[in-house]
Amino acid sequence: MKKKIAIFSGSFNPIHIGHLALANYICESNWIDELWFMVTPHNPLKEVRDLESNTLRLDMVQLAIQGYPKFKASDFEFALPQPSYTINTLDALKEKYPEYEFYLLIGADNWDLFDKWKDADKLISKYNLLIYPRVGHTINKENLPEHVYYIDSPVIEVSSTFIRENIEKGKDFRYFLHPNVYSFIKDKKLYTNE
Ligand SMILES: Nc1ncnc2c1ncn2[C@@H]1O[C@H](COP(=O)(O)OP(=O)(O)OP(=O)(O)O)[C@@H](O)[C@H]1O
Ligand SMILES: O=C(O)c1ccc[n+]([C@@H]2O[C@H](COP(=O)([O-])O)[C@@H](O)[C@H]2O)c1
Repeated sequence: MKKKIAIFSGSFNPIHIGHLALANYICESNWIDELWFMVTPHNPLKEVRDLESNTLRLDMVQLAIQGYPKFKASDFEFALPQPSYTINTLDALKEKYPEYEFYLLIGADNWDLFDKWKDADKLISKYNLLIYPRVGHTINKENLPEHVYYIDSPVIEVSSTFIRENIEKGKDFRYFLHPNVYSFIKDKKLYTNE
């Protein structure tokens, strides 16, 4: 049996407890063996304004995942063309790691927009998708296409934008972040105007 890897891609600017708790839940379900946080240089549907460098965002993911062997941090998209289309990433991963089976992990928010993704049909036909709930987005669980599965995970509705905005205002938002990530942000004075 091939090892099953969930790909969780995002800007992670910064990675927060919402991402981590969800990823932890997925790893402790019976769906997959490992989860790779895929740090995206340039999300095709987002502006790169306010985005910390690829390396800093990867550093924060690495700091957050220390000590939990089912998590990996990946810089795989850094070397791929930009913007970072997920179909290109999965095709390149499949070619490089034929011994693994990849599951793309996306939230119900992204599932609602999925027809706007590049080669959405191809993504569904070639890869497995795991969809998890997000507040304000209902999933029609009975009518999901083949290879698309729903995981009823708990939802911690915070966002990187909300955390960045509050750090910029001088708020102490340590409990929204892994302690290592919080210390890193403080040391490097990230997301402030200083
Ligand atoms: N609280 C959360 N719980 C679970 N998944 C989340 C949460 N917040 C974001 N995600 C998902 O994690 C992936 C990576 O997210 P991303 O780095 O864009 O975080 P974000 O918090 O949405 O960031 P931003 O506020 O900067 O847009 C995306 O697929 C996104 O839908
Ligand atoms: O491939 C696409 O067309 C595509 C469109 C939108 C988003 N994505 C990827 O999905 C990931 C999460 O996106 P988001 O907008 O929820 O942060 C991010 O890594 C993006 O590169 C990919």
